[in-house]
Amino acid sequence: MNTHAVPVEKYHGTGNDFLVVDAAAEDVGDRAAFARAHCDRETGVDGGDFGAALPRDGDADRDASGGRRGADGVLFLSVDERFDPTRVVMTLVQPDGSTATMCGNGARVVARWAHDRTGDREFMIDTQAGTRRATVTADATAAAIEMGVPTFDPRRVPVARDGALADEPLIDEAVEGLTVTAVNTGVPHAVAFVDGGRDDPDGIDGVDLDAVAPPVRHADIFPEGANVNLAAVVDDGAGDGPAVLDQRTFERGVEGETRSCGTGAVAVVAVARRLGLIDGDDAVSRPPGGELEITVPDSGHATLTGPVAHEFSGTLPADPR
Ligand SMILES: N[C@H](CCC[C@H](N)C(=O)O)C(=O)O
Repeated sequence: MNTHAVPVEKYHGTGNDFLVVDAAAEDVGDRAAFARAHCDRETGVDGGDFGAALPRDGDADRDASGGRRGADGVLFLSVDERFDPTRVVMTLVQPDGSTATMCGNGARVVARWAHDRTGDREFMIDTQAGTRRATVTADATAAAIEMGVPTFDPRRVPVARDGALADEPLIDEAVEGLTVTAVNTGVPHAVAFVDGGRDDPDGIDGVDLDAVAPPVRHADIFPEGANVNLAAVVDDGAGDGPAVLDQRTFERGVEGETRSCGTGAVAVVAVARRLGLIDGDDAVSRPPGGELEITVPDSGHATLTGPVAHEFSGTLPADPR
């Protein structure tokens, strides 16, 4: 049995929280088992064990400031400073043991982790969805990442349907009780717009996401599954300033709602643009864990910008059994 202790760092981006392991220095063996055990929200890693200042119940910023037991995934990272900009190879193993091809908030955390090690502020991050450029602000409290070009191409989301519809994107159609649009922003997303933002009791927070999302997440039309987003237009961006959208995401791999999802934020804005619900390339998305700035231009790659924070450093057993 592998009993050695693995150094870990915990970070979060708008409440989407990750353990980080230096994969060049550490071999945890069974990555899926490591992620399943330490990410568990009831029995997983507790920052209090490592002296982290945990927010108390009732703190206004409890969710945004992290401090929860467990995590939304483990980032296994290898940094290579021989390249300019410095390269980081990123693999995200999720709480169910699966590997995600891309993660927007995770990639922002990667940039901050690599900055904390190297002092650099610009990186190339190798993900399974492609290589993405990332930057960290001078005070290191925020990070931005290129997110590739969102695609509605049914073969690339992927969306599976037969005959005449096989080449048609899935736009604003009923799937298992929600009206969704399917887009890939590094991973597959289904986006459903609802009336009323977070300040409306009958709006987005009035929906039982844990009940309505799983049938869509597992629908046959999504052969690889999908992350399921609810969104509400709070400001359509027609006046001064960017559009503002409230967002909630049920994530594949977490199999539950997260405090924030970066690929989901880009998906929400890409779909809002496609459906003509907002004006302009720039938008602000407001998941429960904070605020993200998103750009989805008519052509070229999207960008995602927002806060990142370090929670604690510790060690965890490589083999949690
Ligand atoms: N939270 C991540 C998304 C992880 C994607 C994953 N849940 C999947 O598609 O399996 C983000 O910020 O983009």
